[in-house]
Amino acid sequence: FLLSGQSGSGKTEAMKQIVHYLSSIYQDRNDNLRQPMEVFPILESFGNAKTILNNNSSRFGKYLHIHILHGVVVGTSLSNYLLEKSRVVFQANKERNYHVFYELLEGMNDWDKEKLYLQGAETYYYLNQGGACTLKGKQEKQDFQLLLKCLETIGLHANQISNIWAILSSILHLGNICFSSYESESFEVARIFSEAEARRIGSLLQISCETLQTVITHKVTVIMSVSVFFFVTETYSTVEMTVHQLMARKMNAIAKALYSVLFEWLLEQINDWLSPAEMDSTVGVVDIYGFEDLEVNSFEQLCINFANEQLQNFLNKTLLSQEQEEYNKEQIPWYPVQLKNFHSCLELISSRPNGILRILNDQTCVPQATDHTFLQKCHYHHATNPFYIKPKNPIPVFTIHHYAGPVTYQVHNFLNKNQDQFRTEIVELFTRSRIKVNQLT
Ligand SMILES: Nc1ncnc2c1ncn2[C@@H]1O[C@H](COP(=O)(O)OP(=O)(O)OP(=O)(O)O)[C@@H](O)[C@H]1O
Repeated sequence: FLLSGQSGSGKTEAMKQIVHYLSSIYQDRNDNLRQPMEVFPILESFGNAKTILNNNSSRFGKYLHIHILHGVVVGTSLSNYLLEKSRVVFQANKERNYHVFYELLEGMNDWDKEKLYLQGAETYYYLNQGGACTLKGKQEKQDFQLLLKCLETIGLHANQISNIWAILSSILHLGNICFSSYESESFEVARIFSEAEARRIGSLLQISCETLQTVITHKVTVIMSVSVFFFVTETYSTVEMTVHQLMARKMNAIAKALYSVLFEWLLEQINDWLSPAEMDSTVGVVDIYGFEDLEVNSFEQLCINFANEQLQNFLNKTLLSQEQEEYNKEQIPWYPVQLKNFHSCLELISSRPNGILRILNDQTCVPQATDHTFLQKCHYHHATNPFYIKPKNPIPVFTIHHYAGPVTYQVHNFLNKNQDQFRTEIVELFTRSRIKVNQLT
């Protein structure tokens, strides 16, 4: 099954119905069948968020495998694609971060919250950028209790669950770290202003607070196999970046990496619990986040719409082109359906060497490149492409004619979002943590 459609059109709800139907008709024959419905609340808490188009929008792609043995459903497993990591650190107006943060803050008792140094959602930069901390009709407390129950159902121990909350809490504290700067040898040098936050993160993640501060405020260069720490100064910044912006970028990179590693780990636990030992065939259900055309479209929307374009192309090929070929071969009377050439739009976005995403990757590696130079290159290579529109005025946007209609993308922050850098010194810092983020033991 391939579920396709605009964001909010009902794909995830349809997927649940398909899974519910297939699992329930075999329930009588297999008492031990572990139901995927029991893990959906975990996926929704950690992978769904309020967007402009949908209060419960999936921000990752799911490929659910329903496994069958001798004609009977014996279990399921999940593959995950494209978690929208940027949402952990940035939300557009009227949008929210992942549900789990708000559920945790509303649902956890005061005593446990105090141990995690937690306060109300409005106090966290990573939660209130969209100005929509409360979501009408959402029962955060009940949803938190349900989430807890589901985490226990898949076999997580109390200390593993506590570590999950510690990681989520440390992400929130990371977003609230403030910086100051001072001048040293005519360079502007960064320093962490809110040391209390850094100490809390150190204690929650069981890492040294001093090392954390050094890693954030320094750049490491390896010289003759030795790591040398330099202060982050403006000389290291790419064009248009201040020391403060560079610091924020480092914090964001850590927060995004922590969340995505946690998400991957949770999926592994879910799969360990759901997957059967034996199977002979599989039914696949693909549910990715739907096509988006928002007031402001950015890098995330380009990735989402590209994925949808690929799926639509696959659908057209298998459902229409191949069927038509077969009808022709068998000489069955048939009124040919004219298909739009989706392939050219895909080429515009991803072909080598000058597809838009290829240009973006190249530019991301060039130290002096900016969003502006990226846009100029796109205009240069594609201005005459019928699927691409260069704006008449010199504004930082380009438009793509997708299968579902034209979408205009603002290039602000494209390079930054694409970079998603995770430096080795940060990896090393977390390998020294007593909480193994990828094992949560
Ligand atoms: N069959 C249905 N019955 C009742 N409500 C539905 C049904 N399908 C969709 N809805 C309503 O529409 C909302 C959006 O549906 P859903 O989350 O499935 O959309 P989606 O296509 O998966 O969106 P996205 O691409 O943003 O993840 C649901 O939260 C629900 O309120």
